[in-house]
Amino acid sequence: MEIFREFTFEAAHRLPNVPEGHKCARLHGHSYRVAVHVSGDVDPRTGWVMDFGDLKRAFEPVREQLDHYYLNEVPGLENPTSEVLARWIWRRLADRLPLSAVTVRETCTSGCVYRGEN
Ligand SMILES: Nc1nc2c(c(=O)[nH]1)N=C([C@H](O)[C@H](O)COP(=O)(O)OP(=O)(O)OP(=O)(O)O)CN2
Ligand SMILES: [Zn+2]
Repeated sequence: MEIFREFTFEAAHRLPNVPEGHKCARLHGHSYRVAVHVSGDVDPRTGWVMDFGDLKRAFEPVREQLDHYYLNEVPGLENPTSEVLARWIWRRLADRLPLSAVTVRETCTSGCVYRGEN
C-alpha cells in the first residue's frame, strides 16, 4: 500500500534557461506543496505502512534547506524547475524512506510527479 504526507514551504526562484521574454526568468515566489509517497506492506499489528510522524521527521531537514530560501542559490537547484526540485528531494530521502513518488506543486494547477526515473 502507498501512503503519503504533504508539506508546504515558501521560496523564491527564477528559471535561468527559459526562452527570452519568458515571465519565469524574472524573480518570483511560490507556496510550494510537496507530497512524499512511500509504499510497503501494512504491518498487521500497527495497521500502518509507517508512522506519518516518521515521514514528517524524515522530511524536516530537507524542508529546512528550502523554506524561505532563494532556490537558485541552493547547491543542485541552480535551475529550480519543479522537475529538478522533485529529483533533488528524492535523492535526499531515498536512503531513509521506501519512496514511491515525490510530487511538487508550484501553483494550484501546475506540478510534477517523480518516481525515481532518470
Ligand atoms: N515543466 C515546467 N514548466 C514550468 C515550470 C516548471 O517548473 N516545470 N515552472 C514555471 C514557473 O516556475 C511558473 O512560476 C509556474 O508556471 P505556471 O503554471 O505557468 O504559473 P502561473 O500560475 O503563472 O500560470 P498562468 O496560468 O499562466 O497564470 C513555468 N513552467
Ligand atoms: Zn515559478
